[in-house]
Amino acid sequence: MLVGIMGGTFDPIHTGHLIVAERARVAEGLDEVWFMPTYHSPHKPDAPKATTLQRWDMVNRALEGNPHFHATDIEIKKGGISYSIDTINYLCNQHPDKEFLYIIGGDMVEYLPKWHRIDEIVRKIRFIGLGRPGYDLKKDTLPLSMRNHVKMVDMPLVEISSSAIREERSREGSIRYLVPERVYDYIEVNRLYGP
Ligand SMILES: Nc1ncnc2c1ncn2[C@@H]1O[C@H](COP(=O)(O)OP(=O)(O)OP(=O)(O)O)[C@@H](O)[C@H]1O
Ligand SMILES: O=C(O)c1ccc[n+]([C@@H]2O[C@H](COP(=O)([O-])O)[C@@H](O)[C@H]2O)c1
Repeated sequence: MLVGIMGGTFDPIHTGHLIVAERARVAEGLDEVWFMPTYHSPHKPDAPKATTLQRWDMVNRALEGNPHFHATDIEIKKGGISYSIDTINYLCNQHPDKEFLYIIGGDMVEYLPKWHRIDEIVRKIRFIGLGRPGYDLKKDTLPLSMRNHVKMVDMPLVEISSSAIREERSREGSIRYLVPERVYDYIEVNRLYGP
């Protein structure tokens, strides 16, 4: 069984995450995609704005009704800094019957050489990369050390980010349709990311 891992801070999860995961699923014939919120992402100095439980709730709401998409709380339960090498070791040990592919956007493809113990990671897992505005990486523009480890999937770029959503909310702008309807309602009811 082929499983895509869509790791992220998801503060909040947005439509861009879902489009990227769906494109990767179809392009690589993945049986499932597991959305995995970090507890604390290694490269982000600040803690997320929403609580861990709120990010987890929003992810579950966003995935409702899609039989291919699932949420996993591995990194949330572990706590601390969510180094991917620890998670990948755990996943491979727990599920020897499955092959995992890590789905990442262009910003993370560019940052990949800096991941903790990346040499070890690329011996264990392959990556699926998707372009992102500002980071539309083609095979020959990938960091040299990563070229054989990242399969780039072509798709129209999606101009949505969690930080832009948080900023829009802080200006009392509308984020409707940038996040799934159920996530939008959750953000409204819980007054997240407000001024
Ligand atoms: N619009 C997008 N296009 C392609 N990849 C994306 C997009 N948005 C997020 N990703 C990817 O999804 C994963 C999780 O991203 P994350 O949860 O940090 O969201 P983000 O929008 O990048 O957040 P922030 O703006 O706060 O940095 C990363 O691999 C990131 O590259
Ligand atoms: O392990 C690392 O060093 C590492 C560094 C940066 C990002 N990651 C992972 O990449 C995924 C996307 O990260 P982020 O910060 O964009 O949400 C998430 O699963 C992180 O744990 C992992």
